Amino acid sequence: MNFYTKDTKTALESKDLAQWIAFGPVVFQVAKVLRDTGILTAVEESGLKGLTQDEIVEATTLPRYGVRVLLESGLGIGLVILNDLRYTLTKTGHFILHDPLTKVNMDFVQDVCYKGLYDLEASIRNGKPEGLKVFGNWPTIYEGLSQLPAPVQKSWFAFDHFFSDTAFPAVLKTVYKNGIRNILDIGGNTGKWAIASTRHAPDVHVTIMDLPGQLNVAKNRIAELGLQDRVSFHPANLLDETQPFPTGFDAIWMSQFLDCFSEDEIVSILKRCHQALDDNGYVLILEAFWDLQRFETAAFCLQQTSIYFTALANGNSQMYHSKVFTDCVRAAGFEITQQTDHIGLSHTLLSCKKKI
Ligand SMILES: C[S@@+](CC[C@H](N)C(=O)[O-])C[C@H]1O[C@@H](n2cnc3c(N)ncnc32)[C@H](O)[C@@H]1O
Repeated sequence: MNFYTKDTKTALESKDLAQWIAFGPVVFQVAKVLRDTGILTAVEESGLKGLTQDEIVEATTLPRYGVRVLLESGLGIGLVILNDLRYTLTKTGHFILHDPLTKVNMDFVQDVCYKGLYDLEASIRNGKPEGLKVFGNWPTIYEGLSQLPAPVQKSWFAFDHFFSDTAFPAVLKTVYKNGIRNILDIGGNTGKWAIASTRHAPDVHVTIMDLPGQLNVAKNRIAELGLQDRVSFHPANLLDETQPFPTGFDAIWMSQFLDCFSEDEIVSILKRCHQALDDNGYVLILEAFWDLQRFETAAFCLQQTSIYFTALANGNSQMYHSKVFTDCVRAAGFEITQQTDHIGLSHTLLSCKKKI
């Protein structure tokens, strides 16, 4: 990756970008309202013929003033174009409407992050997720995850699952090829990895370790699917070093989990994994690292996601640079025996064994 070594923009382009940043929240809200009020859909459905402003007012039953300011803003943003007084949709408008990545990112930023981001500077100064108070008084968002308002939860899970859903099928074979049958899934969330694992091989047993509130969600899902014999549960707060760590596993699996912690916390969790495993045990880590992306836009998405961790999630974690992260893995007494990049949309699989 060599995205960030040169300032390639002209002065004019740079000043242009500076205005996009200055009006960033306005651009975001307009695009979202154009999407959610059906204006973009109405324009899209008119095809190449396009719609006049009056026809859009009629199609959406929105006030004329509102439609006018949104459309004029949408012209500047590049979501629509105007010819002979008729609006048609641009390619960017199409992606705002239909691109699944754009949709999960936009909904996550609006529903989970938007209000709390106002407290970003305080979060940075205090090392605490000061924006989280818009939802409740938990030390981290994870304690409150199962109590968040339904639309917020929906966008949070859609965002989380979007990335792991594309990665899980790609790694199942690799994970279970070395005779791993009894696996501990730390941060197992709604049980998606456990369910995929039981479907992958009939003799795999998964124990999900997560916060008690989150485990209840997973338990219900596993019961609905009749998988109680294949999946066990171990409630624990991994931030509490005194809570007992279960033992007897062939491997410990952590997907999109360690990014929820600071470097010191990652080392502490991995040291406890080290103690819990015997010498042949594996630690398997699925993470997205911003420096290992093929596309600059993917790196951009991960870098901006870090700010959710700062202002909303816990105030001290992020989507890591791979060097920072792998230093933590080594500091905990592991060596990385295999690293596979470009899994699914953005992930890397690290296979780790105890350093002898
Ligand atoms: C981003 S989700 C990862 C979900 C899943 N592994 C995946 O790949 O989609 C992080 C998970 O870690 C759990 N978690 C966060 N902090 C925790 C803690 N202190 N102790 C135990 N689990 C925690 C959350 O409840 C959540 O289920």
